[in-house]
Amino acid sequence: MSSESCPVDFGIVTQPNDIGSVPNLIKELDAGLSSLSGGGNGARHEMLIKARTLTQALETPRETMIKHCWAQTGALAGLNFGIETGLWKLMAKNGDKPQRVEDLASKLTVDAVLLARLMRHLAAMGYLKEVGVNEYQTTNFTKAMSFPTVSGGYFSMTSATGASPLRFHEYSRKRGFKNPADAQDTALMYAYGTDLDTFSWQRSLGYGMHFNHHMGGYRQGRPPWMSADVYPVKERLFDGFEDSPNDALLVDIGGNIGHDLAEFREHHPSHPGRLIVQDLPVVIGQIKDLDPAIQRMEYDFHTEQPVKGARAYYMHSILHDWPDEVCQRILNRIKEAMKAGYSRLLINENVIPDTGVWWETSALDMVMLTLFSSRERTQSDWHNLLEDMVGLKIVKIWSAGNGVESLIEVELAGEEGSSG
Ligand SMILES: C[S@@+](CC[C@H](N)C(=O)[O-])C[C@H]1O[C@@H](n2cnc3c(N)ncnc32)[C@H](O)[C@@H]1O
Repeated sequence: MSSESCPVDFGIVTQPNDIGSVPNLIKELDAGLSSLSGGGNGARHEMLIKARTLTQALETPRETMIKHCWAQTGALAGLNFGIETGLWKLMAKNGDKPQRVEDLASKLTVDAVLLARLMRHLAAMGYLKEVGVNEYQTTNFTKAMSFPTVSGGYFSMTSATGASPLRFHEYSRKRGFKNPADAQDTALMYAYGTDLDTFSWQRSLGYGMHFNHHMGGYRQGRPPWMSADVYPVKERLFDGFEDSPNDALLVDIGGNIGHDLAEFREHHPSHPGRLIVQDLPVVIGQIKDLDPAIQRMEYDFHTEQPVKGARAYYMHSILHDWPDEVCQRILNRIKEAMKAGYSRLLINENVIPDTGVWWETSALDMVMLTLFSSRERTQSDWHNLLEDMVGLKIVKIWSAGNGVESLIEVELAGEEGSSG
């Protein structure tokens, strides 16, 4: 490229991004060490961001580019191969001792040359420890890959849908670089030449169950909304609960294989009323180990809600999958079933802050953008959708901290009822 067409000196490509900031960052990391033991996730996250800034300061633009274009995709090939062949389970079972590629390959009946190449790159990327020639030890990360709740996202999200973000620029160019909002015309549909939505597409490739596991796994270790320091469940749901023939306490709409209600029962084992998980028949049919006290119900949320007058209807990561017009239709079905002055709607979703968004939240917004033509919403987006478009009322947004889904408590508006 000629110097006229490029506004900066090419020399920056091979120089560290910000070498001058390195000494201070190291000092700050050192000073932060003392807060790590008692500071919880907040202190650890601060350290993580500083460590990332340090890595970026030391890295040259050329190295960052190679990392994105070669290294990370190559690591995904190796990680997926390990899931497919059972490598991570086998290594976890073998324990912390050094493990020879040849022995692993023979146990898994895979080509040892192939396995050696993949493991060598994973070690070069820090996911395995190299302890000798073709000999490796696991890390906590690769051990964790033996759990389906950790590995499930690799096939269902990355393999099944990865072309959507990677070809988003083409899709967007062909649509005039406008913010997409049509659930029938997504970047996933463009990238794969399909008219299936994301969930149907994942299932068509055989990754439906992997996605269910991913849904159960991604939230692990984050404060759930039903814990006392986020939402006062007793005061807001149990007090005033009406024992009636239809004594539904909580209806989880699009509740997948029931993990949220199972977690609710763990937190509140002596709750009153029924817990009901609703999802499409194909997903309800995949439920295996759910507490029998949780009722399973096949239901399409575009149709009339069969459970009327429940104490609470609940949706977790549902509305972010859909553009406003589709959400409006889903919400209207719930509104029709709510009992004035009694029923609440609880929406467990991100509320994007004006500044300082946590990277996991903006990452999920990219998933919504490139797989669904939908989005994570800001506070004003939520007011617009729930109040202006559907005529409900937001009672309160209960925050679980930056980067974690909030609980948006909603009731019927105005004269239709106030469930205070
Ligand atoms: C992003 S997942 C969220 C699952 C669950 N609420 C959670 O947070 O783990 C979206 C869920 O919506 C379900 N879903 C999609 N379309 C649906 C429909 N028309 N009726 C009911 N559920 C649907 C999917 O099967 C999937 O389980």
